Amino acid sequence: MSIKVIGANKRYGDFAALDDVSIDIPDGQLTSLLGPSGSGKSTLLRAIAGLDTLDSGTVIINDTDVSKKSPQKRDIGFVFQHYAAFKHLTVRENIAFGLKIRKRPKKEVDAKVDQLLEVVGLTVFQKRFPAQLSGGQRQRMALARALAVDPKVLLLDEPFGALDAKVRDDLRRWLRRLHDEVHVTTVLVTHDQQEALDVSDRIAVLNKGRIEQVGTPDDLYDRPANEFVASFLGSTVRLNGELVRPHDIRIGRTPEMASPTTDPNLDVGIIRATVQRVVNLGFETRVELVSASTGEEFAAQITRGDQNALNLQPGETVYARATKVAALDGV
Ligand SMILES: Nc1ncnc2c1ncn2[C@@H]1O[C@H](COP(=O)(O)OP(=O)(O)OP(=O)(O)O)[C@@H](O)[C@H]1O
Repeated sequence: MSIKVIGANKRYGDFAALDDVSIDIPDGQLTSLLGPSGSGKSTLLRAIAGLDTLDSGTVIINDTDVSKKSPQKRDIGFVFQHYAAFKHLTVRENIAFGLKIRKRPKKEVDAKVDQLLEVVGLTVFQKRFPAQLSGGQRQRMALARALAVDPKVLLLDEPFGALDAKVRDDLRRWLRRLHDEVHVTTVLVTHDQQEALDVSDRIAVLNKGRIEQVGTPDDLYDRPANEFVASFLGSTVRLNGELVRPHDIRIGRTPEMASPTTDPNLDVGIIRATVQRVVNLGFETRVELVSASTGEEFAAQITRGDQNALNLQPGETVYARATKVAALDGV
């Protein structure tokens, strides 16, 4: 089911949490709302859910104007960062809850819950109580419970936000696989660009209550509409005034080594620089540099293999050149 938000405004006093936001969320896709803290992501999600009322604007789910409908009438599943499970009910009973209050026949409930336990990988834990689960397992239970009533759309507000990095990583891959199986239109709020790039079909980048750009992860990363999007979707540095990603900087001991195969249209030029620091990041190495002519500091990211070959040391003079500029549409 598609979701359409048209001209959404929400103010808290003088502050515009949503400033004339319009967005189309296509059927069956996983769309992320990505932005820094306070950019309005949760406000937009809660407006879609009907948990907050808008000052003005329209929310359409599956061609029906739901702006005046209560959350219960919008056919949505919602999962928050801190999921409030029923402590006295088992995992199985928690997942079955929505179906039971809808008075579905026992046979149907059992079959559906069995299927969902399987999908979220909690079959062996079905008799446990929420307190006996890990944080990641609890969030998977929350997703199963939200999915049990066959919602038209699934709204997720930082569902993995409270978990540690490794578990988050596993769960977002799991969410992507789940989405590929279930295909329910999903909107995920996150402030983590890696998470958004990893799981989304489309990403909407929010900033100060406005949408900066909507597109596929590749669109946003390779063709950011402006500097905010470029910087939010990955680190960028300024090189002779151009916005460049650190791994798009080539370093050599001579000017020729720094620029054998660059785009002739690229006007960033070769920069003579001094190595300040070399930091091993695992697969990659960050080389912190300072431009000899302008004194500007910038960092380049090269592979470990390149560093092994170059063996750059602090204090050395090198030459750097951007192989690609973080191109900005319409700039
Ligand atoms: N009930 C409220 N009263 C006053 N201000 C509010 C209220 N709810 C939200 N805001 C403000 O609206 C802005 C947007 O909040 P929102 O929760 O949508 O941001 P967010 O992008 O989801 O941020 P975060 O990632 O920190 O949750 C924030 O500056 C917040 O302080």
